[in-house]
Formats: sequence, structure tokens, C-alpha cells
Amino acid sequence: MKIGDSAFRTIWCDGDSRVVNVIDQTVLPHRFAIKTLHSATDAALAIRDMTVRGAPLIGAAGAYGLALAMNQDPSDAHLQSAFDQLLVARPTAVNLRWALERMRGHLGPIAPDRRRNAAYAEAAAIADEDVAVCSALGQHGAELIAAAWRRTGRSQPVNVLTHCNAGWLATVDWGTALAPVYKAHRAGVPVHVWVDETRPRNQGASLTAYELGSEGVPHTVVVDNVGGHLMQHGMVDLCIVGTDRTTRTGDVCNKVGTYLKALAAHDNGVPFYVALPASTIDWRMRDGVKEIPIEEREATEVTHMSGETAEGDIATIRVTPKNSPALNYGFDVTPARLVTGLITERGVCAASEAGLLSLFPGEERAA
Ligand SMILES: CSC[C@H]1O[C@H](OP(=O)(O)O)[C@H](O)[C@@H]1O
Repeated sequence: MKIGDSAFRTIWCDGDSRVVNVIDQTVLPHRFAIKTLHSATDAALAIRDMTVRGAPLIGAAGAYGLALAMNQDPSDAHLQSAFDQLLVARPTAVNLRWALERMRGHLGPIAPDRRRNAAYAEAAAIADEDVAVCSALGQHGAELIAAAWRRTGRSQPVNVLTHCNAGWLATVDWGTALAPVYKAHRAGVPVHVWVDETRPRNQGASLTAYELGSEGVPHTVVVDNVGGHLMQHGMVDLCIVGTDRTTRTGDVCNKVGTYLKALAAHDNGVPFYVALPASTIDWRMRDGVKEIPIEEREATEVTHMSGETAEGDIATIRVTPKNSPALNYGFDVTPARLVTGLITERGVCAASEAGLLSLFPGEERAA
């Protein structure tokens, strides 16, 4: 997507030097900085510290992390050790395992002395596919927004509520939950987005607002807990969120707080959609609440906040008493019964095994 007059992806390879560049998302929106990755360790740290974040982007970063590993040492042992190091960088987004397993499966049969070029090519293919897939799901989702606009008699903008950041910064480009918003906006459908700030890392306030502002999409940043009030007062036409892992039965794991938005939407008859590429479906799992690993991050993400001072400096402050413990679960699971539909690159389906298999036949074997 565009930043100013320049088009960007979130991750790209400098072909000559074989290093990997990423937008440093820890300093947005106050700074725009590029971080260069030279090794699998750099990639693992970038995933772990959320320099790069968002399920599809985490997958692409893992893939390029293995390419960087093959650039250093293409041996079987290093392929496996880099795979293991990258896999544990963050536990919830299934895209990381999906991308690493795809890369290892592709590289394993190749002679070590021919792995480097093959690794960069496969990582680039994963990135390019993500762009195409998110563009396609954006088109399917845009039709839902256009239908909502028609239901208003084309008399007012469509109000979409989203949680966290599932925009182009969470993918290689376009995004998942925001891809339909961008496609609708560019097609002339008036849309306004309620942006959940999304404590504690504030991906909504810092990243979603930044993206929407750069694209000229009207939006309003709101505190996480106002969503239910907005829905009670008819101020939300539909919710669209992303996901880090969706089970074959349609249970959705997403940034913590998503489940509470889904409950409020269900209680107020507001359609609740989840946008996801196939790489986010975990066909091995059936019960999201029981099976999906929920990342627990450092308590300091809750007890402290970072931002820009009046002087333009980036500062971090404590927002809790020094001796108050804090608990920081990063995700929660929304049961399929609360999900109106899943927006995928192949179309929109019910949040159910039958719905997913109607779009992705042949996955029965993973039952
Ligand atoms: C398109 S996946 C976006 C997904 O990832 C975010 O989590 P995090 O920022 O911690 O990587 C959040 O769950 C988003 O919905």
C-alpha cells in the first residue's frame, strides 16, 4: 500500500545483498523506519518483539528467515535448527508453522549447495501469494460492505468496526480485515471505520489508524470497551476482524478482546465477519478454546505504554503502581456460533466445517 507517494510492502528482499528489509512496526505511527534482517536469528527476534506482526506477515517473515539461514549455511542441520528457532518465536499464529513447513518441505529434497536460491524463490512466492490472496479476499469482503450500503439506501457511509490491526501491515500487502475496506473505499463506497485501540500494544490506535489515514479512509479511534455501546445505538453496520488461527470448524483465535466484540455483536444483531487467507486455517484442530495455544506476553506491555512526547520524543511510561502484578494474554477464541461468516480468497462461507470444505474441498483428510 502507499505511504505518501511511495508504494510499500511490509517485507521485501534486497536481491543483490540477500538481506531482508521490514517496516519496523514498533515505532509506527511516530516514526517510519526500516529494519534489515541478516539471519534467522534476526528474523526470529523481529517476530518475537513484534517488529513484524500479524499472522500472514509472521509467516512470510519466517519463510525469509529460513532463506537467510540457507544463505549462511544450507546444511540439513542448520535448516532444522533455524526451523526450530523460528517456530517458537510466537505460538498462536498458525501461519508461522504453515510457512516454515512449506519451506522445509520444499528445501529438504534439494541438494544443500542448491538450496540458497530455492529458499529465496520460495519465500518470495509465499509473499507474492499473500498479496494476491489478500487482494482476492478483499474483493469478496467489499461486496459485503457494498450490500450494507445498499441496505442504507446509499444514504450514509457504512460503519465498520474492527479490532487490532488486520490491515496491510499485518500481511505482505492489502491486509485481511481491512482489505475489504480498502477495496470498497477505492470503488467509491463510503465507509467509516471504528478503530478499537486494542490494548495493551495498541495495534489499532498505532497501526490501523495509521494505515487508514494514509489511504484516506474516514475512521475514529475508540477505546476497546465502547464497542458494545456503539452497537446498542445502531452505530455499527458490521464488524470485520482478522484471525491468527481458525479451526476447521470455524472457531476463530484473534487479538484478545475479539470474543467480547463478537458477544456484543451477537446480542445486538450486528453481522460479525472474520477475514482470513487459507494459510490461517488449522485443519488439524476442531475445538479452538481447548486446542489453540494462547500467547502470554510480558506483563510490562500492560504496566507500561509508549508514545510520543510533546517534544516529539518517543517515551515509555508506567501506568500502574510499581507493586501491582499484571497478566497479559495476547489472544482469545471466538466460537464459530458467534461468527456470521468467513471471508476468504475463495469467497465467503459459513463459519463451519461444511462451510470451509465447500471452499476448500479435499481437506477432509486432516479430520
Ligand atoms: C491478519 S492477522 C492480524 C492479526 O494479528 C494480530 O496479532 P499481533 O498484532 O499480536 O500479531 C491480531 O490478532 C490481528 O487480528
